[in-house]
Amino acid sequence: MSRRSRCSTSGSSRAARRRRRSRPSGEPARTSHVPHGPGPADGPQGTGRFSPVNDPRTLPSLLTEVTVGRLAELLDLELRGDPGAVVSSVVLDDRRAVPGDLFAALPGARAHGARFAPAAVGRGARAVLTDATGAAELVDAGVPLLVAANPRGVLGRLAALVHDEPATRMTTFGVTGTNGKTTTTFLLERLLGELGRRPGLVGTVVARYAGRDVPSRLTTPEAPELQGWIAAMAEAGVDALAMEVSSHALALHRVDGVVYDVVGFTNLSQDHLDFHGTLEEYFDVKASLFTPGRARRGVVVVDDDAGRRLAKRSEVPVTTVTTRGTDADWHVADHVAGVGGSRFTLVGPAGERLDARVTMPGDFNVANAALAIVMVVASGVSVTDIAGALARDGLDATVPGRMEVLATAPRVVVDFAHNADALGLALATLRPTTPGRLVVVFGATGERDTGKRPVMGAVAARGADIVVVTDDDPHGEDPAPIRAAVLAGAHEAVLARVPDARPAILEVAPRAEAVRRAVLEAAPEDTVLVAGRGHETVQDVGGVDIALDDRVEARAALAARAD
Ligand SMILES: CC(=O)N[C@H]1[C@@H](OP(=O)(O)OP(=O)(O)OC[C@H]2O[C@@H](n3ccc(=O)[nH]c3=O)[C@H](O)[C@@H]2O)O[C@H](CO)[C@@H](O)[C@@H]1O[C@H](C)C(=O)N[C@@H](C)C(=O)N[C@H](CCC(=O)O)C(=O)O
Ligand SMILES: Nc1ncnc2c1ncn2[C@@H]1O[C@H](COP(=O)(O)OP(=O)(O)OP(=O)(O)O)[C@@H](O)[C@H]1O
Repeated sequence: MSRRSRCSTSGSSRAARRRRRSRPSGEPARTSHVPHGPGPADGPQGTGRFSPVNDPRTLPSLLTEVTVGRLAELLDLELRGDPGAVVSSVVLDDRRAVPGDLFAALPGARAHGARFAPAAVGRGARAVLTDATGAAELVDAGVPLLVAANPRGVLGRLAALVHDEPATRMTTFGVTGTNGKTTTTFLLERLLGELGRRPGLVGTVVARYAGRDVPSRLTTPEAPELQGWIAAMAEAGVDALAMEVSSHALALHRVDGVVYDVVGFTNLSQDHLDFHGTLEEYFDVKASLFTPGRARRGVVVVDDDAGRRLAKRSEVPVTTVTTRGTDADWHVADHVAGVGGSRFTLVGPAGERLDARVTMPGDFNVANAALAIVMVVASGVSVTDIAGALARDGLDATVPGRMEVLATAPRVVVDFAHNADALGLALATLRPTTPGRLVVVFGATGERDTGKRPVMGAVAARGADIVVVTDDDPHGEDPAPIRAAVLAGAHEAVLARVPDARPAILEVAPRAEAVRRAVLEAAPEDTVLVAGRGHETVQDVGGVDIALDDRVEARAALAARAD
């Protein structure tokens, strides 16, 4: 069956337009079609765990094929072997390889992927992309080799070519920043849906489109998985993609195969310095999204210094937004905050006024909502249409584990704040509506940015009445020293404060016990904020996945209170 006959709107002018856009000059040659494709390699690429929902073979066939000779020509790669070998999908992990794949054997932090190439070939991979080191190991691989000095650097473009550049068939929105990416993409998805578009979503919590909903492993998937998702979305008629673009993704070339129609920036604060080294390098990586190779235009929240700097240095046209004052193209006016969210008016450069309501509490969610709205404006949708969508509750979205209120007396809130900035803002949001004590339960992640641990402790001590320090994902680290670093920051902050404003600081582990005690011991007028893990359902302790969902633990404790 041909690609044409499988298009949902086969024969329509819209489908024809999509096909035309998807075939730029220099596109890969197609040969005959077979009913195989990666589908979105959704789920845990790299873990080897399959289930009916994430096995690529259960998802729509993508029906694209290309010869390795054509890929070598388009990407200027050295080819060793038969140029006529045909591939129809790309895979990074041998355990997920299926017949027709091109296996990308990348040098990694822990291993060289070439080690796994024979297994991938055994599973049906028809070609391998690798570097010179990998090629030296794979002289007898039995399949053609595409050799690049930096195979990761060509993987995004290669995966896009294999899938027929699916991102060109929809309007693409990419959101970056330290905090607020997930929330902003959920709001974009909601608003686009209300505008009559068929949106797809890719991010930390979930990848979903057209009724499919698959939990994510990474914020931004690796390029083969991402392109598989986008191709499956295009096939299903998705016409607008809202996705998160992490700094890891930019540094590791995961999104190289996409030029976004509109990119958005939320904010920047300390996180991921284990990977980026310094805040400046972290900023530089985020800023690289605002260049012509990656985006056509940008929208930047200029509430923080990083946003103001980015707006100046962006290499693509930028629209600015602020929730603080009026010094931006769009600003937030008449902001009224309540327990159930906020109402506000967005005022545009020509005096346009958009009345909006966001149901998630917190001033930061007004910033996220404003960013989402202006990104849609920047994509070319008329202000009148957006006003209509907003009037129909266009931003009535909830995000799992983001300021999720589980109970009201005591109020128990689960939030994903896992860096100092987000933790401070979450506490500040809850304080004015807490008649009793504000209790926070949180920890810091192992094997990640160690510098943020004492800072998080200090922020908690300044913002809460009771600080319960526990574990997050220790990964391979001993959790006790992680807690000690957080506690040290908390105690240091207390020492710097007036004595009568001293919070109680406790250390409770494991995490389930910390959540249980905090909820059981809270008075009805107290608020318990369980921060850091949001929607997550497994905790990585020494490489072992332990079932742990803050919402489940908190609900169990609430039920125990009721008994
Ligand atoms: C730091 C980082 O991002 N590392 C990524 C990197 O891993 P690596 O270099 O260590 O790979 P490796 O384990 O040495 O393996 C080398 C190669 O062999 C392959 N392999 C490996 C084992 C095997 O059995 N078979 C096999 O084929 C691997 O797929 C890989 O291509 O390449 C792997 C795939 O090639 C990624 O899965 C991996 O992401 C890991 C899982 C990760 O946790 N990344 C996090 C930090 C991340 O990307 N986070 C961001 C930001 C989130 C946020 O903002 O909070 C995100 O976008 O999610
Ligand atoms: N605009 C914002 N500014 C500051 N903090 C925010 C903002 N939006 C959300 N937060 C806080 O950050 C937490 C994470 O929000 P969200 O998941 O939307 O961000 P993210 O950028 O996707 O995070 P991650 O990259 O870790 O997945 C929320 O639970 C909330 O506490």
